Amino acid sequence: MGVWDWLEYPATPFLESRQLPLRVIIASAIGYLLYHTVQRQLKISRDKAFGDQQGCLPVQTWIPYKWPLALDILKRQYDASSEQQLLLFQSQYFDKLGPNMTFKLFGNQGYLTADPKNVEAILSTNFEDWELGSRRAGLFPMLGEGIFTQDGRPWKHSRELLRRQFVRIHRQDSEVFDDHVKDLIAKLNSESGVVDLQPHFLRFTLATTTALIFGEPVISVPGEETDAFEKSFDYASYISALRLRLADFEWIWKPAKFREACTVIKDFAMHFVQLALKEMEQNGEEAASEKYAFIIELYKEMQDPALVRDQLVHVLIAGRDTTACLMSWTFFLLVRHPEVLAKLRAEIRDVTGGSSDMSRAIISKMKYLRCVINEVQRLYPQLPFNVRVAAKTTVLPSGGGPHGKSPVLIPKHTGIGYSVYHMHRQKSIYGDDAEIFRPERWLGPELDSVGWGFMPFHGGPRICLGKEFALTEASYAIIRIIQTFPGLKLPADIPVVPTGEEKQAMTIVVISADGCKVSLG
Ligand code: HEM
Repeated sequence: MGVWDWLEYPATPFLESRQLPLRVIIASAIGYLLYHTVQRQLKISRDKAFGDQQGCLPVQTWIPYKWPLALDILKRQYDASSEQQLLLFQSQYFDKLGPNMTFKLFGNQGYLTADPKNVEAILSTNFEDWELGSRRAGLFPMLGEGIFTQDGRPWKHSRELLRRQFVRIHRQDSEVFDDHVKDLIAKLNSESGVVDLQPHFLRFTLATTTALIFGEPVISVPGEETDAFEKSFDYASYISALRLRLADFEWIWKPAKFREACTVIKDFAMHFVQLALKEMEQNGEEAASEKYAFIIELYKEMQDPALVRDQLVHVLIAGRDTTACLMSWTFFLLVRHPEVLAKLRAEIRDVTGGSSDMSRAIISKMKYLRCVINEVQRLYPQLPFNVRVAAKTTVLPSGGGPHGKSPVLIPKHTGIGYSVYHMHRQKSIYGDDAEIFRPERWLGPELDSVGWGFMPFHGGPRICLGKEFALTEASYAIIRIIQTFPGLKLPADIPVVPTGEEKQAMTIVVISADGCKVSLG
């Protein structure tokens, strides 16, 4: 009997044949497999021809592994994460293998890069070739539809809507932060002994960001609902960060408590959307916009309260922890480098003459402050690691071949993790003292051509929309804290370890796991 004979039309009448359905199923399955194998081979050949044309060579630096399916890589990452030293652990790969490396996990090839040329291609030059991948599914339960979970046309629409809001906000000066900074200083003044600044900064940025989007700072409306919102927001952000790390396996981790927290957040944000819409209905658009401009402007375009609510939560997650984290690392480093703190204090005194009046113009005169903030963002970029997935077959300009300098072919659907944290600590960009906190490196021409080697707010079409807002907010608070507490210093019994070796908590941002403990003097 020939191989295909069993597929012949049965001699028995159709309805009497019991084997026919099974034969049809097997034949269809084989046909399907054959079709896809051929398609796959054709795609591989097309990709190869495209790669050859571009001079692509494979990446030769492989992350070493011992266990089948490279599961030990996951285990080691998990252990480092439990020890709160994930980024330090990853540093050994970058130190040994250079800025580009590859690995195979569950049979899929992925890449890691800290190479400015490649990150520029992903975020800017070849922006259209890349998308967010599993980020959308990971963040969707908490954030819903909005700028952080969208690609393509929906993202462009959200970006344009929010961009207009930030242009409007930028016209206002630093007075939008006056009350919040006063509150922060009053709270710190009421503390004594060793103070952990980190929770204070998180409450401060919660106030500033909610004032921006909801029309009032949520912490000015104390009560059970506000407490529940704050706790739910922290918890849901934490679980969302874990889900992001699970990538395509995000569905494994969606506990009931997380789903409840997401509902609390949505209900809370919706409360403000409804307040704004009610105000508009009763008193007109102009009156409502005095307090609820952010909501009204979004509603005018979107005409859907649930979509407006989701965009608000997106901006909240973007703006709250990131800026608190920047402020926290700033004081973490300043108290460990009293000479830098003294120099900054002198600049603040010279520019302000001791006055607490603040404006963007005053802040912009403080060149050394800007160097300090750059240096903090270099050593602890608040979003240290990110991922993109190839939306079509594309090329990375660097990392292939024996010298790691040739272009690399990246087939459609391949995931790339890019580490801003490790890029910012590269000796080839920042010199032998790359691990050292030295704000002066930003003063002269030393880093004039750093380009994509420094990107705390990323770059290209998806560059952070809140950059100016965050820098003004953080600068204002930093200046006022330094002015108010002349005896600010590191408490005597706190150990000092080299930068990067301290314990770090990784949520969506990287934050000091032991907080930012200082003595206010
Ligand atoms: C130090 C503080 C901040 C840092 C380091 C930071 C950093 C970033 C980075 C790296 C991205 C790009 C993410 C990606 O493409 O995957 C981003 C996007 C974004 N940021 Fe920020 N951010 C900060 C503060 C803020 C603040 C205060 C706001 C708003 C109040 C904000 C609003 C946004 C928005 C809306 C996006 C999405 C842009 C888009 O996808 O088109 N950020 N931010």
